[in-house]
Amino acid sequence: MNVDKNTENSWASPDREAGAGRILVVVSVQPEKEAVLRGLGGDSRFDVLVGGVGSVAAAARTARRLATAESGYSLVICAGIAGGFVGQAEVGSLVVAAEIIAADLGAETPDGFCSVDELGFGSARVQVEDKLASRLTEALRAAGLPVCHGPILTLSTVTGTAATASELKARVPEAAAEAMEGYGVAIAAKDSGLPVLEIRSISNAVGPRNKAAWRMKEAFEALEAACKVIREVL
Ligand SMILES: O=C(O)c1cccc(C(=O)CC[C@H]2O[C@@H](n3cnc4c(=O)[nH]cnc43)[C@H](O)[C@@H]2O)c1
Repeated sequence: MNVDKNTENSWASPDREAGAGRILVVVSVQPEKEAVLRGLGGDSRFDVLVGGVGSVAAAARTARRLATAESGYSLVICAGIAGGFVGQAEVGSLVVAAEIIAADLGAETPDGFCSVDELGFGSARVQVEDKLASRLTEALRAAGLPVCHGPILTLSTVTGTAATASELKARVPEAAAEAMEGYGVAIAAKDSGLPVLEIRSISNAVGPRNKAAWRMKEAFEALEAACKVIREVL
C-alpha cells in the first residue's frame, strides 16, 4: 500500500480495481461537460461533474462529491481542454497524463523557482493510475486519434508569454500540456483513496496569448472522440 509520508493518508487501494465501479469525470466548464456526455453516450457508469475553473474550486467540488456520493467511485478522471506545449501536443490532439504536476506551487527565490517538494512541504506531483493511463493511450492511438502520454501541468494562470512557456519547459522538460484543475482533482481523489487520470484535448498552444487562435470546436470534438474510447476501455 502506498502511504503518503506527509499526510499519512492511504493513496492507493490494492484491493479496488481502478475503473471497475462508478467513475467520476470532473470538467471545469459546461461545454466540456457536454462534449464528455456526447462521447460517453449515456453510459450510466459515469457521472460528470462541473468543478469550476482552477484547482481550488475543482478540489473542493470533487471532494464534496466523493464524500457525499451514495454509491462509491472506483476512479476519478479530470478531463477538459488544455494548452499544448509546442513540439509535444498540437492543437486538436489529446494528452493522457503520465503525471499531474502543480508547476507553480512553491516559492520564488533569487536562484529561481523552488517547488514544494524542494521546500519540504509535500509534493507538487501526483502519480496517475499508470497501467490504466498506458492502456487508454494505446486505445486512443489504436482508434486513430493523435495522442501523447506525458506530464500535464496545473497552473493558476494561463501562460501568455514565450518567456513563461520557456520557464515551464525548463522546470518540467517533458511537459506535454498545461491546464488549471488537474492537481486539485487529483489531491481530492487521492485523499479519498481513489486512483486518478487526467485527459486533455488541446485547444491552443502554450505561449504568447492569442485567444483568437484557440480552437475550441476542434478541442471539444477531440474530447468527445476520446470519451467514446474511454467508455470502451474502462
Ligand atoms: O481566456 C482565458 O485566458 C481563459 C482563462 C481561464 C479559463 C479559460 C477557459 O477557457 C476555461 C476552460 C479551461 O481550459 C483549460 N485551458 C485551456 N487552455 C489552457 C491553457 O493554455 N493554459 C491553462 N489552461 C487552459 C483550463 O483548464 C480551463 O479551466 C480561458
